[in-house]
Order: sequence, then structure tokens, then C-alpha cells
Amino acid sequence: MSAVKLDGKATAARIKDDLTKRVAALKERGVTPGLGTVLVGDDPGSQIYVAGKHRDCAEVGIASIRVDLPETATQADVEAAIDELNASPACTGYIVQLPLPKHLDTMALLERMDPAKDADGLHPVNLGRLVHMVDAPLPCTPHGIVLLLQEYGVPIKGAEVAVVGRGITVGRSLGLLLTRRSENATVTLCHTGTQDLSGHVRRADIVVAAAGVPDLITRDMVKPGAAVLDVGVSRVNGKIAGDVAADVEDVAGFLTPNPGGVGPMTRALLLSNVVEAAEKALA
Ligand SMILES: Nc1nc2c(c(=O)[nH]1)N[C@@H](CN(C=O)c1ccc(C(=O)N[C@@H](CCC(=O)O)C(=O)O)cc1)CN2
Repeated sequence: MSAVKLDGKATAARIKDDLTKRVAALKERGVTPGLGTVLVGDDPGSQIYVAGKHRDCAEVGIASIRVDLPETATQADVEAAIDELNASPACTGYIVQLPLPKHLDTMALLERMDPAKDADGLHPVNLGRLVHMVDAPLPCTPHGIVLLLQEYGVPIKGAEVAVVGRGITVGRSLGLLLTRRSENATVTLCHTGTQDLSGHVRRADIVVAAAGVPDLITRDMVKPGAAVLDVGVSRVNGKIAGDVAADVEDVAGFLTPNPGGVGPMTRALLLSNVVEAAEKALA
């Protein structure tokens, strides 16, 4: 058996085509959406992702503002950058690229953002709104995963989902999204303290691997026919190493390539949050 490829690159391209039209319509009404990014330090992965976000903005016609700070930036330096973006009329939404260097207080910085400009949906107010199931910008990777599953007709309602990794950008927020009434999945959120990880994964119809541990999910752990989404982005010898071993392809029903799966969806859904916020501001 060979798994159906969950092609994030192609799906993201379709989303971006639609966004290009919506941005043009906004511009006709005198509004140019603008995405800001705050990047601290020189983590190679983060540099690549931020560069990609700016390329995407140019592609769909969104203006972009890039704020790069050195690894040595202080809490006050990053706060000043956030205050500036909060006040800038050209910036309609922005993100702080994660992870931040260890000496910075991530939570305090996220809290300092204007929730109305939070393009990532990671501000505590917006995550709180998601917990309450009221309208909020959705975290980009989880939203991208749900749309990718829907695009390929993978049933979510009633599915058993094993999410491996409890980080805020993926695992924890994805659990919230998938357990909304509209999705109605049953989610097991696995983490480093989980006993019998294999048992949980083996029961799942959908497996989302977001632990950052290369080849954590092996073929023997996957139920035949399951959908497997690889969010892992470790770098080994300069190449991306996902959390899912190559031979899972032989047993899974659906599988994301990596790269080319969840990553491009994350970026497309970020643009979507920026456009949606601009449309809402006009409504
Ligand atoms: N503020 C945020 N920080 C981080 C997030 C996030 O959603 N918001 N998620 C991840 C990283 N991430 C987004 O920033 C991200 C990861 C991967 C990709 C991507 O397009 N990957 C490509 C491969 C690119 C490469 O060559 O490395 C792919 O999968 O095809 C985009 C964004 C952590 N931080």
C-alpha cells in the first residue's frame, strides 16, 4: 500500500490564489493589509520561515514589515518593537516568531501584543476565545491541518486523533480545534510524559506528529489506512528531518510530505488571518 499524499504545497497555492483576489478587493476599497514579523536571533529555521512569510506576502499583494533583532536583544528591546507594531497603521497584523531566545519571557511578550493585531492566534485573549469557542483568529498550523484533512476528504467527525506534542503553536491548540462541535473528533494529546505512546498512536485514525523528534513515529505504530501528518522540523545535516519515519508511507492511508505538507499550509493560513482581520475591520 502507498499512502495518498496530503499535498500542502498545492493546497496552500489554491488558498493563496483566493487570498490574492480578496487582497485586490480590499485595495479597491482603500485598504492594504500589512503583516509585521518580529524575529529575534539567528536560528536558521526561523530565518527561513520568516523569509518565506515575506515572500508569500509579496505574492498575494500584502505589504510586509520586517523587524529583526539580534540574539542579545533584551526584553525591553522586543517590547519596544511590539509597541511600535501595535501603534503602526501600516501593520494590520503581526507575529513574533517562536521560539524566542531563552532569556526572553515569551508569555509576557505575547501578552503585550494588541490582540486585534495577533495574526498567529496565539495571544492569550485569542486562545481564550478559542477555548470558549467564539470567533478568533485561529492558530495557523492547526487550522492548516484541519483544512488539509478536509481538502482530501479525510473524515474528522468521530475520528480518534492522536496528537503527539503539547506545544502551544501546534498540539495544544489543535486539540482545541478538533474538539469543537464542528469537527467533533476525539483527541488524545500525547507528550513526553505519556506512557505507551505506541498504544495511543496505534488506535488513531489520524496521527499528528509535532514532537520535534526525528523518526519518532514508526511504521509499527500506525494503524493501516490512518492519516499521518508530519509537523516535525528538526534539521539533521542541514536537511529537514520530520517526526515520521519514511516507511510509514507503506501503511498509512494518507501522509503529508515533509517538506511540502504542513509548512506551506501554516504560511497560507497566516496570510488568511491577516486578510480576514482586514475584511472584518471594514465590515
Ligand atoms: N509565531 C510563530 N512561530 C512559529 C510557528 C507559528 O505558527 N507562529 N510555527 C513554527 C514554524 N513555522 C512558522 O513560523 C513554519 C514552519 C515551516 C514552514 C514551511 O513552510 N516549511 C517548508 C520548508 C521550509 C524549509 O526549507 O525549511 C515546508 O514544510 O515545505 C513555515 C512556517 C514554529 N514557530
